[in-house]
Amino acid sequence: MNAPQDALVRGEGITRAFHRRGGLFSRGTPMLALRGIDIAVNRGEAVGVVGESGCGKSTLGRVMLRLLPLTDGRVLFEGEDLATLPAARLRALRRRMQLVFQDPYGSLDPRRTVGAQIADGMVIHGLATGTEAADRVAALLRQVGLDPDHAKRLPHEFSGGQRQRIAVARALSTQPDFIVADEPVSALDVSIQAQVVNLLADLRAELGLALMFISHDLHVVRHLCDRVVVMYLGRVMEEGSAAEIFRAPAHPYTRALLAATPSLRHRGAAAAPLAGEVPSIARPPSGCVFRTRCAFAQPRCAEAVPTLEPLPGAGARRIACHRAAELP
Ligand SMILES: Nc1ncnc2c1ncn2[C@@H]1O[C@H](COP(=O)(O)OP(=O)(O)OP(=O)(O)O)[C@@H](O)[C@H]1O
Repeated sequence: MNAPQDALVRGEGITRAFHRRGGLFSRGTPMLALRGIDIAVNRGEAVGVVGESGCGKSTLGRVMLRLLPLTDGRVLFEGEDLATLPAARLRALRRRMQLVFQDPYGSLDPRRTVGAQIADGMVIHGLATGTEAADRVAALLRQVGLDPDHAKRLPHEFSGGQRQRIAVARALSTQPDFIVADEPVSALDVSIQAQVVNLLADLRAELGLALMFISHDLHVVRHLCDRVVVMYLGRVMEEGSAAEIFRAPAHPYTRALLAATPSLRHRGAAAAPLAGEVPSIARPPSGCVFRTRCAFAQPRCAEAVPTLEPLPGAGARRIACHRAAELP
């Protein structure tokens, strides 16, 4: 991992609680969707965040953009703590970080032209108005592979893949350095997914964007990302370069995730496919949260939470497993 000062965005000890509904006078029981996550995204780097549904990927993405406040920990953008910044400074940084959602139709206003919506960010951040904004909208549409004349159309006049391109153009309109893409292709037809993934890959290379790419799809993550963070029940289980993780997954959970994808099944590492349900995030197992589904669990795994430590002899790889040094 790069030195701390190199990270464009860094999360330290990120913890986020949600309160399940209680009675009239009670806030309910807090449920920790994220528990002490450390994560860094370097300039121009694509970091894939993977894990089963409900492990906290979307919450992490929103927290990194300060669209959701933290319960504990901090998020630094170029070293500045987003929680303690004066409002004007936070507004200035907002321009530099954007979110692309899973469902572009839900995030676009059906009654306004796509051109007007792409121009919104430029106007809000004082980057361009009038004809200058219109020219820039046309350039952005071209950049995402759409006809610039289509700026006058409404969202429903486009296909799902085109709408996601519009959402990408809108995200790019403020010239961000950091984009969180939350399952950006999972709502699209399989035949269209690759086109949008390739567009993101091209734009990232062209613009030097840092990308946090949240996805269930390990193939896409392998194709697009430099580094991978594997999450389970609000914690990071493994982190390392995409090439290394897909070549030799280390954590039993990562092995099981890859084993569940036939074309990524790794013959070298022992892996048992994932059995049973993910435990409730409101009542996670003691010690290692993965132990109840882990083929390598021992009684001591119930006792203490394993910390994310460098994997001996594996460069920048880190895993959170009491048995890291003795796994087959
Ligand atoms: N606004 C909220 N209020 C209460 N609980 C929430 C809220 N948002 C998320 N959660 C809970 O936090 C946990 C993590 O959710 P999150 O959406 O971050 O997971 P995810 O890994 O992105 O899942 P998916 O892949 O299904 O989108 C889940 O148990 C979810 O129910």
